[in-house]
Amino acid sequence: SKTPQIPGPPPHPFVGHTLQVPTVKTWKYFEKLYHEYGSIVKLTLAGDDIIVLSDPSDAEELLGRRSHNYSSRRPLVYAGKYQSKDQRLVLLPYGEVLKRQRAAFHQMLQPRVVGAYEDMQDMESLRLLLDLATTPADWSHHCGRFAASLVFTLSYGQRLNDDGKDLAAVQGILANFIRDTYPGAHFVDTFPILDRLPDFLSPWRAEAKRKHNKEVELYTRLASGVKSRMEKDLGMECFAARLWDQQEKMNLTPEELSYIAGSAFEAGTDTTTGTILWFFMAMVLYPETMKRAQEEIDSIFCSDTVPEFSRMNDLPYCFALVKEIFRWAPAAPGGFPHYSDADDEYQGYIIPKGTMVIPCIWNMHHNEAEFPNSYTFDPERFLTSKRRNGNGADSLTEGHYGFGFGRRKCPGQYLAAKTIWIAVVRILWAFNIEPHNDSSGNVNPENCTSGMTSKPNDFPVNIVPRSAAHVETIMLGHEHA
Ligand code: HEM
Repeated sequence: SKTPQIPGPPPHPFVGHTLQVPTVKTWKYFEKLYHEYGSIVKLTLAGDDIIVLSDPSDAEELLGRRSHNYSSRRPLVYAGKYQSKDQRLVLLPYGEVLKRQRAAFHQMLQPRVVGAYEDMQDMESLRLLLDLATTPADWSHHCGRFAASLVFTLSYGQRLNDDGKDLAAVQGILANFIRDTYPGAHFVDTFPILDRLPDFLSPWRAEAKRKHNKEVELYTRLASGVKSRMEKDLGMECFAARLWDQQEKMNLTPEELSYIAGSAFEAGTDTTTGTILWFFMAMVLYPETMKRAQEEIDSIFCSDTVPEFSRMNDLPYCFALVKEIFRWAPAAPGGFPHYSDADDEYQGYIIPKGTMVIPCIWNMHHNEAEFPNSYTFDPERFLTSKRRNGNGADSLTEGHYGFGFGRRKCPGQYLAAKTIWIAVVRILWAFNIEPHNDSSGNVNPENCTSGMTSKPNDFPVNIVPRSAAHVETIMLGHEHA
């Protein structure tokens, strides 16, 4: 009998779905497909077979239980082979190098050790409060700086310089990287055979290598800086320091080591920033929710005590609110594509080797059966016993799918969840986030950037201190930090 075909829109005979799939906000197109064709949909895009999964149980089966086969990434000639010299974790195919790098990440970022970063989170979030109190109009810049500085400190054990040079340099790399990995960004990734052409016919190759050299220069400078500081400060604690300690055991070249530390920065900055910006939008749109969270915070912390991690479990509504941010506005809504290494069969469908499998987080978070009124921001949904998933910091990452699946699941998830928690609770403790006269048209979840990650486009808000006493506590806290 004939093998059933995976449902999907009819392809064009020559170009498949290439012309149908929008390159902006692709997740909204996936949402349409989900309603039309169901939770497993197939597309052919620029020669690639793509399967979009919208039901978490399919993603858990394929990317989780069958992770030995679905943990690779589609090879990218430009961004993978030349720009990253196959050393960049996010793009690595499944294999020894990936396992080594994931192990390094795991050592640094597993739940048992993320407690060690609470001091950094404490200090950086205080600085965020100070910045918001001092120049509230620049709020989105402050949120970006907070996220960047935190991951930077984690990686290199020192805060970002105030001159903004390192920040600008890494943000430049990040912007390139996001552009260069986007499907269709480089012709050679649609037609890898072009890689056989000699250099004089392939100016893109020299360009990618130039980018690589620039990245290596920055990342090795930062990582070597840590090495020299370690000689003076034996107890120095940061990602790069741990990697230097383990360099021989883990068999890492200095260049690879530098890339690993750099990867944390690349993967952690934009996603964390986006999540915080979405939080601001949610607060403007749902003032009642904000008030309820503030009442809860006020019942534990008065104006002279800055909220602390130690009381996380005493703030169940805030806990649910953080989970709801991850659900309502996932920072990577389209989901990161995984890639299969062998032919497989699932529910009677053939999934050939070399298929891109995309867990569409957006669709999973808008499944009305699991999340009724899914477009409404409502922390209440995480307060029912079924969805609560415990209340330790690690369970902030449960009950939603914002951190991906299987062996490629976000290794920074525990750190990220605590970062968002402390930022959210402290901001709500100190400020009211109110609509701005000019903001009405802009405060709309549809008004966002598009790419692997998504953030709201800039919109004005009023950030108003809740009392002079709160501001004084922030100032005092900052002086002592
Ligand atoms: C709110 C913040 C964050 C969100 C929403 C987020 C989400 C994600 C998602 C959806 C993936 C793809 C998972 C998959 O392929 O199935 C991912 C991968 C990754 N994340 Fe995060 N992330 C966040 C913060 C961080 C932080 C702070 C770090 C590091 C300190 C980090 C490091 C990484 C790395 C290295 C990968 C690639 C893993 C791999 O390819 O094996 N992330 N993240």
